[in-house]
Parts: sequence; C-alpha cells; structure tokens
Amino acid sequence: MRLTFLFMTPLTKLTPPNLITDATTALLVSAGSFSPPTMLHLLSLEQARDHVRFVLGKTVIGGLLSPVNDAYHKPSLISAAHRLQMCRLAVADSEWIDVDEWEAHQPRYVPTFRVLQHLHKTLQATAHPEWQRAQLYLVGGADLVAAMDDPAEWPPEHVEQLLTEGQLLALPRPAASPTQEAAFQRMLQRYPGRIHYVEQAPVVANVSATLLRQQVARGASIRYLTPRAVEDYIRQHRLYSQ
Ligand SMILES: Nc1ncnc2c1ncn2[C@@H]1O[C@H](COP(=O)(O)OP(=O)(O)OP(=O)(O)O)[C@@H](O)[C@H]1O
Ligand SMILES: NC(=O)c1ccc[n+]([C@@H]2O[C@H](COP(=O)(O)O)[C@@H](O)[C@H]2O)c1
Repeated sequence: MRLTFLFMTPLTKLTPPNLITDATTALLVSAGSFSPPTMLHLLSLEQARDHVRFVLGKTVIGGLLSPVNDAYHKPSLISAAHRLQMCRLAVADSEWIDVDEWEAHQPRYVPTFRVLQHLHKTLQATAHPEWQRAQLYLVGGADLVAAMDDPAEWPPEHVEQLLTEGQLLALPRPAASPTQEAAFQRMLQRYPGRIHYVEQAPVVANVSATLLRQQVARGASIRYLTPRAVEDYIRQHRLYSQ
C-alpha cells in the first residue's frame, strides 16, 4: 500500500499568519512537468507574485511547484523521483517557493483542478483564517491557457472546476503560433476576470525544459538556464544525455 497521506503539502514557507495584515491573501501554484525545472519556471513565479502584489493588491503567502504525476505519460517525462529532487534543489534558496509532492505521489494522474481542490482543503484544515481565505492562482505560460481551449486535452468541465477553485495567472511565452494566440484570446473572452495576463512581464524568454534537454543531449551548456544545483544533479545522474 502506498502511504500517500505522508506527502502533505508543505506549509513551512508560508508567511506566518501573525505577519499577515492584509485582508486578501493569495497562494500561487505552478503545475507542470519540470523535466527539468528551469530559471523561467522560477522567474514566472517571481513575476506572478509581483503582479498579484502590485496590480491585484493581495498579499502572497507562498508559492508551490507541483510536479505532474508519472502517469501523465508525456514522452519527455523522467521519473517523478528525479523531477521532485530537481525541484527541491531549484527552490532550496527561495524563502517563499516550495515543492508540493502530493500530486506526484498519488497512485494515478491528477487533473489540475484536483490539485487546487487539495490545496484548498489543506488550507481549510489549518487553524489560520489568514491562510484559509487565500485565493488560489494557477501560474503558467500563455501556452497553458491556450491549451485549455482544446477540449480533447482539457475537458471543459475540468477548466470550469479549475476556475471555480481558483484563477489563472498567465505569463507571455514567446514563439506562440497564431493558433495558440487565437486560443488564448478565446479563453480570455470566455472567462473574464478569471484569467490575469501579465502582459508587461519584465522578463520574457524563450526558455523551455525542451531547450534544456536538447542542450544536455548535445553536450551544450545549460549554465544560468537552471540553478547550479539542478545542473549538477543532471550531470551526476546522466539525465537527458542520450
Ligand atoms: N519561458 C517560460 N515563460 C513562461 N512560462 C513558462 C516558461 N517555461 C515554462 N513555462 C510554464 O511553466 C509551466 C510548467 O511547464 P512545463 O514544466 O511543462 O515546462 P515547459 O518548459 O513548457 O516543458 P516542455 O518544454 O517539456 O514542454 C507551464 O505553465 C509553462 O507554460
Ligand atoms: N485536464 C487537466 O487537468 C490537464 C490537461 C492537460 C494538462 N494539464 C496539466 O498542465 C500541466 C502542463 O502540462 P504540459 O507539460 O503537457 O503542458 C501539467 O501539470 C498537467 O497536469 C492538466
């Protein structure tokens, strides 16, 4: 039997309730493959936090990376054990971003709205109203939002549930195709006020996990594209090198 209950969402990096003076609080979560995590995954959360603080006027109590379950079966996925460890290394020096292992340790694939549901329940189970009332924001690239327009990939009821549990915070991603652009615009129109677009994000970069895997496979540098500890881990374990 797998002891999935042992993998609790970590709350240790959340802003202590006694330091929260704002009435409106937010928790940010980034769900993805993280195969491997890149600097842009981390920068996206930093830029999302600034947007929520300065534009939406809320106190951000924390940020989480939620690596997808192995059962997602995306061809580029390596085992969750490696992806979790790389994510832990990536956020080790962050005072506010942590890794939520719950999704990766479930016995099957977890649709993203369930990840948010689980976070909501976790916050409700604390004794702190400042955390309990935190609004959940799923942070991702505009490509993630565009993908939600495709019912074959994202069943509409999953998107509806997701936007009942929380809101979306999208960052620009370069090299979007016209089809993706159109899908993104349709999503913005379909869910007014539920999708926030950080159009003026100070840093927009064409960095993806795919790029890092390609760099490693051809023996090229990934320095500064991911934290040094992640780079070292990739080399030590000879990941992505075939
Ligand atoms: N350069 C980037 N700018 C903005 N968002 C990004 C960037 N890279 C990744 N993201 C977002 O991070 C989230 C997690 O994505 P994921 O781990 O699947 O990354 P990816 O780099 O797109 O992966 P892959 O290249 O393997 O498809 C997604 O919402 C994705 O849009
Ligand atoms: N129906 C769903 O909830 C659904 C569908 C597709 C992708 N996702 C999520 O989106 C994230 C990014 O996936 P990709 O790496 O395939 O873009 C992952 O966390 C994945 O679980 C969720």
